[in-house]
Amino acid sequence: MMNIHAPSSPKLNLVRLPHGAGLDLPAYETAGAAGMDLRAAVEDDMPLTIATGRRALVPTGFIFEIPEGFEAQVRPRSGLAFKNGITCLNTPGTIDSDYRGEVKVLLINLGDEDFVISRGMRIAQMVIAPVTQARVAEITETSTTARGAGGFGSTGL
Ligand SMILES: O=c1ccn([C@H]2C[C@H](O)[C@@H](COP(=O)(O)OP(=O)(O)OP(=O)(O)O)O2)c(=O)[nH]1
Repeated sequence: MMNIHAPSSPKLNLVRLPHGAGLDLPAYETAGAAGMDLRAAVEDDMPLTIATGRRALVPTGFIFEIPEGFEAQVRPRSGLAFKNGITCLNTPGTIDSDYRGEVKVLLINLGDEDFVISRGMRIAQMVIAPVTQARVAEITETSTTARGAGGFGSTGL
C-alpha cells in the first residue's frame, strides 16, 4: 500500500510462518496511516468465534523483527470496537524489539453478540514507535515542585 515514509524510515523485517501462507503483509491502508493493520491467521475452514465476554489470542502468522530503539504497539481498530465491542484486552500490546516469537493479538469481546474471526480479517493495528530506556537510580529525596503530590484531579475541573 501507499505510505508517506521516507527511505530512512525504520525497516521492519518479517518472517512468514507456515500458517501465514497467502496472507497479505501487514500494511498501512492509507498514505498517512499511523498503524499498519494486522490480519488473523486463523484456519480458512476453522473461523474463530469469540463468545460475548470471552477473550482469545489470535495469531498473525508472522514473526516481526522490530528495529532496535523501537517498539510496536498493538492497538484496537475503532470500527470493530464501535460496531462489535471487539477490542485489545492489553491495549496497547507491547512488542519488544528482541521478541522473536509470533506476534499475537489478544482480543476481548465486550459486545452483546458472539464475534466470528475469519482468515485474513483485519483485527488490530500496529504502530511502530521510538523507545527510550531510562537509567534507573534510587535516591533518598525528590526535588520539590509546585504540584508536589497533587494528582488525580487536584487541579479541579
Ligand atoms: O499483544 C501482544 C503483546 C505481547 N506480545 C509478545 C511480544 C512481546 O515482546 C512479548 C512479551 O509481551 P509483554 O512484555 O507484554 O508480556 P509479559 O506478560 O510481560 O511477558 P514476558 O515475561 O514474556 O515479557 O509478547 C504479542 O505478541 N502481542
